[in-house]
Amino acid sequence: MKIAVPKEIKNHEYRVALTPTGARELATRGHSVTVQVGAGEGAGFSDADFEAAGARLEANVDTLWGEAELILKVKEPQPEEVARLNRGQTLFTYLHLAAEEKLTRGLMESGATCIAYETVTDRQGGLPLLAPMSTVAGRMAVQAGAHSLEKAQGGSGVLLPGVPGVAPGKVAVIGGGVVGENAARMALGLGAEVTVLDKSISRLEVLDDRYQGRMKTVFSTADAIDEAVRESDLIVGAVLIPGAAAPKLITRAMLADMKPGSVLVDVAIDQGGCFETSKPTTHAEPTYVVDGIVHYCVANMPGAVARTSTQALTNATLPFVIALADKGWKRALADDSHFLPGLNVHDGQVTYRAVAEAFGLESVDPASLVR
Ligand SMILES: NC(=O)C1=CN([C@@H]2O[C@H](COP(=O)(O)OP(=O)(O)OC[C@H]3O[C@@H](n4cnc5c(N)ncnc54)[C@H](O)[C@@H]3O)[C@@H](O)[C@H]2O)C=CC1
Ligand SMILES: CC(=O)C(=O)O
Ligand SMILES: [Mg+2]
Repeated sequence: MKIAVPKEIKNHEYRVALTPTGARELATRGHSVTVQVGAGEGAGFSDADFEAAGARLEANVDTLWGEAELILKVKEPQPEEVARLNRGQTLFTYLHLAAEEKLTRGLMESGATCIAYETVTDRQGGLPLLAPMSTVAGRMAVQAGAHSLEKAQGGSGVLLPGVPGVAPGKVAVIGGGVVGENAARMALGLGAEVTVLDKSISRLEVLDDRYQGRMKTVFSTADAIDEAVRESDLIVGAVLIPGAAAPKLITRAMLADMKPGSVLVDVAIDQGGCFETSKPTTHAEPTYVVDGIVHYCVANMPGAVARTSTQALTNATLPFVIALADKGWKRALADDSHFLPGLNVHDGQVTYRAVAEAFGLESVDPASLVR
């Protein structure tokens, strides 16, 4: 199969969808891998590394996209990339469509087959292609939050670990999944006082057992969120309802109950965000202040640590990429009931129910397309 790996064009996105190691695995199976010149640079992979792995380099973006049967990306296609997509091509990348109606309609119009990393599932009920980036983003959330608490960023001037004689800061993490656990773990490591809220008791049990009471676990209710809002120096938003827009758990009115200069880090921003006042920001300008509360809402956090993230992403996606390349999208999805929910859009139709519901569109059962 003809596989193309474009250079990412989102603001400060330095990841690339495939490492040279991944390119070699595909090339040795007889696939043609074409990588855009310079695509790996931001992640520390040179053009020569890709060539040595058996990939071909292409400088012309029109040629790269035009000749591809399978396009591998990291971030959701930007408008100029949507315009390049055509019927008969398969796109495999993060899509986060429930937060992006224009993108959804653009992909429908392209006629292409669009498979999202973030809705592929596994036998344990997890999201194996979201998890590696959630691990990165969760770990970064506390770094970003601690920095945002500094006065120069508009923060309250609280040092999360405290110092001898001064109490540590309080961190609340809403959603105790992959992002949430990793954020909580980093906050614990810094010496902060940590509370995790989740709606899933079994998830809270896992955290309670794993951290032996070193973080508080609280069932997520409106009362519990009110308390977190009043008490916390830093709140990390880490909820997910797979494929759907994130629920708004903290309203603008609630900001008045927060301590001035406290920080909201909304990691769930790629699904629309879980705070009413969240709007996507970029690494170039990651924060803004609303009613005295600092907001950090970067939708591609792992892009900033592209070396680590690119390797972790390829490790997770490679088996699925190999299946797509070896079998074509239809048989690859038909053969794997956990890969099938990755299909979000095909030939003008939305095939993921939560995305269709978000925009009042009809959804088509993906199983009916691969029989
Ligand atoms: N901004 C960025 O750069 C990145 C963002 N993300 C996003 O972070 C979000 C979280 O991802 P994961 O941790 O992998 O998901 P996950 O599925 O592992 O965890 C989500 C957790 O939220 C909980 N939850 C759902 N509704 C809740 C509520 N009302 N209150 C409390 N908890 C609730 C679920 O029970 C689950 O434990 C997703 O939107 C994901 O796309 C992930 C990676 C990078
Ligand atoms: C998951 C996601 O949106 C990211 O890694 O950028
Ligand atoms: Mg996005």
